[in-house]
Amino acid sequence: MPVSVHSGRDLDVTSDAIDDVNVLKGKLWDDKSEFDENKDKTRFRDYDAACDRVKAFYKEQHEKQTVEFNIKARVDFKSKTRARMSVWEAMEKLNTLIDESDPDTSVSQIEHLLQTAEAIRRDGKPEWMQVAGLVHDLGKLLLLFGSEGQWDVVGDTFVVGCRFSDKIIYPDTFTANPDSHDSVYSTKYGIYQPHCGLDNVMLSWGHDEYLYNVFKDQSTLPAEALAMIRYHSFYPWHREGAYSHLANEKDEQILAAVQAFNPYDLYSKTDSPCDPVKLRPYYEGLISKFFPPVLDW
Ligand SMILES: O[C@H]1[C@H](O)[C@@H](O)[C@H](O)[C@@H](O)[C@H]1O
Ligand SMILES: [Fe+2]
Ligand SMILES: [Fe+2]
Repeated sequence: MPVSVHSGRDLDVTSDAIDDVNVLKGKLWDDKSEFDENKDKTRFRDYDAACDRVKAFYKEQHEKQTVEFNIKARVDFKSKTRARMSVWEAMEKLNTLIDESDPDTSVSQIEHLLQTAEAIRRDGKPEWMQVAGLVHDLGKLLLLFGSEGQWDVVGDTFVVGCRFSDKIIYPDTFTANPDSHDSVYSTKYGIYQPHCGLDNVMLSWGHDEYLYNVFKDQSTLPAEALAMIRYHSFYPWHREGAYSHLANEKDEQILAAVQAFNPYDLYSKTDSPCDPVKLRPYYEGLISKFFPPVLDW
C-alpha cells in the first residue's frame, strides 16, 4: 500500500475518512513518541532525525524543481479551472491526504487546518488571521488536480532561477538538479536583479504559490493574510534569513506577518484533536466574510 493517500473520494469528514486516516497513522508512524503532545519546541522540524519517507521526498523534490518545470506549472495553472466549490468543501476534500514531507504530524489535513485556526483564535487574533490559518494548506488540493506527485505540492519552498541557498534543508540534494549546473541559474543572482522583491522571483511551485494565486482575486483577505499563505513554507527566508539580496523593503514588512503566523502552523500540530462538526458553524461564518460562496480552484 502506498504511503500517501490522495484519492478523490468524497467522504464525510466524520466517518470513514477518519478511520482511514487512523489506519494510515498506524502504518506510517511506528514511533508514536514523535507525536507526543508535550513535544518540546526544539524537536519540531528535526530533519536530521526525520524518517526515510521525508528524506526521500526532499531528494526527489530538490532534483525536479527546475526553472523549466516552474514555468510549465505556472502556464498550466493559468490555462484552466480545476474545480468550482466552496472553501469548506475544499477542506473536506483534503481529508485523507497525509503529507509525506512533514516530520511532525500524522493527522489529516482538515485536522491540521482546524488546529492552526483554533490556536490563532485562542490567542485572540483577528478574524482574518484565523481564516488564514483555516485555509493556508488548501493548496494541497493540487494533489487531486493532476500534480506530478507530492514533490510539486508540499514541502518547504525556495527560489528557483538563482543559486540554491544552503539554508534550504538537505542542501546537498540539489547537485542532482540540472539548474545547479546551469551557467546562469547557478549564480548568486541568476535571472534576478539585486533587491528585486519576492514578488518578482519564482518560488518553487507548490501549495503556497497555487493557493495565493487562487485567493488573490477571489477573497477580501488583507495583504498580510495573503503573504502568510504565499510564504508560510518559505523557511529559508522567514526562519533562516536567506535571500536578503533579493528581498526589498516591502518584504521586510510582510516578513513580520509570516513570522507571526509560523508558530501556529508548526506548534499546533500536537494540540488535541478538533471536532469538525462542532467547529463548522463558527468557521463557515468567518469564511462567508472573506470568500464568495463558490470559488474557481
Ligand atoms: O512538510 C511541511 C508541509 O508540507 C507544510 O504544509 C509546509 O508548509 C511546510 O513548509 C513543510 O515543511
Ligand atoms: Fe503548508
Ligand atoms: Fe500547515
